[in-house]
Amino acid sequence: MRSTIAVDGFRKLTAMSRATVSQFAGVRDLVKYVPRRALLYIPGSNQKMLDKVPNIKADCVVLELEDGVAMTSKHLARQQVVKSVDRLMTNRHDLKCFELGIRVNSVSSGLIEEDVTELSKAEHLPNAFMVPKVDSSEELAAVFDVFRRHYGAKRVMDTNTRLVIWIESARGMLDMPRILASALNLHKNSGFFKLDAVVFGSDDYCADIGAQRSADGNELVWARQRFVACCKAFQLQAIDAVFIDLKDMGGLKKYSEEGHRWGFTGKQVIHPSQVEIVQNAFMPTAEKVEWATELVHAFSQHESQGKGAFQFRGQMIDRPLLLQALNIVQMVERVGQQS
Ligand SMILES: CC(C)(COP(=O)(O)OP(=O)(O)OC[C@H]1O[C@@H](n2cnc3c(N)ncnc32)[C@H](O)[C@@H]1OP(=O)(O)O)[C@@H](O)C(=O)NCCC(=O)NCCSC(=O)C[C@](C)(O)C(=O)O
Ligand SMILES: [Mg+2]
Repeated sequence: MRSTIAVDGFRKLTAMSRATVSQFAGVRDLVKYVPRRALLYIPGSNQKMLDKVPNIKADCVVLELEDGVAMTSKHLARQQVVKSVDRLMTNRHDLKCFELGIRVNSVSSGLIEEDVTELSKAEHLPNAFMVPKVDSSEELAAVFDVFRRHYGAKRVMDTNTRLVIWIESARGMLDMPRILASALNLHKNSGFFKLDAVVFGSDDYCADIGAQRSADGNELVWARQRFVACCKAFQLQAIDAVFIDLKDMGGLKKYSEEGHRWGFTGKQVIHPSQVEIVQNAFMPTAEKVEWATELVHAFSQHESQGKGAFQFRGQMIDRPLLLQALNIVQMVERVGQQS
């Protein structure tokens, strides 16, 4: 069974990881880790919900323009999101989340042009732009084109703003390696927003393949496992499906813990009541944090002696494992700063 981190143990580990990582400043720069255990949608058409954002402790807050907003409210939502992003990013150090993103409409919807036209009127960029229903690598070129035309090349190619995309169809699922490679290459070659995480749009995926949703979720097993493998092959975060039964907290916990065991980095949530359960499920265990902290420390010592690969607790350790350990250490450190 998963052991949770007791509060005192967690504080000790946080302090330990901070000391270890700060000793190791060169490696720290390799990874700028954004925790995304819980990614909460806020419909852009709902001003009352938008006003709650500064106090929301979800790791990632998504200002939603796509399917959480009715077709008749798209215009209102765009205008409210423009005002919100400027207000929130002006006071970004007061935000309780680690990332403020905006999910635009998909290329195939034909609405992305109007979204980006309106959003580019904001003075600030969000921490991340989020693009749903990416079905092919060609769509990424269209995304780049629309952002470059409306924001101007400098604003979209010289920024720390990240890219998060959704895979939500059979075609997107089969083409994932090509889509992810294209997105990463787009950043490398042009400086466009760097892809950092990929989200599984399971509701649209089920609709696309004609699957019926069931209580045990068997119809999604293959897709969720393929999805994780593709993301991790490109060292990207993998965000699991939405759990739509708002009253079933036991089910939410079960699916969140399963997602964590399967390699997902976090999960989408639609209601504030889901945030804490999901965040707890995606915290690394105390044993894992201790392993990661010790590994980073050992790597630091070996590297100062000129050794790249070495043995640690009977395992061969090299750079990929170091990056994995650093993600864990930085996640614990950042979450510790937030609480
Ligand atoms: C389900 C709904 C309508 C129930 O909303 P409600 O107002 O009926 O709920 P409530 O329980 O009565 O609300 C209690 C309090 O929480 C607030 N609240 C409630 N929800 C939120 C929220 N998200 N963010 C911030 N605050 C929220 C709400 O305003 C209220 O505040 P109050 O006590 O002060 O009056 C509401 O929770 C909601 O709109 N959630 C987001 C829905 C959404 O954006 N869906 C689209 C994303 S999922 C998706 O697209 C699929 C995917 C990935 O693409 C694919 O699988 O294919
Ligand atoms: Mg969807």
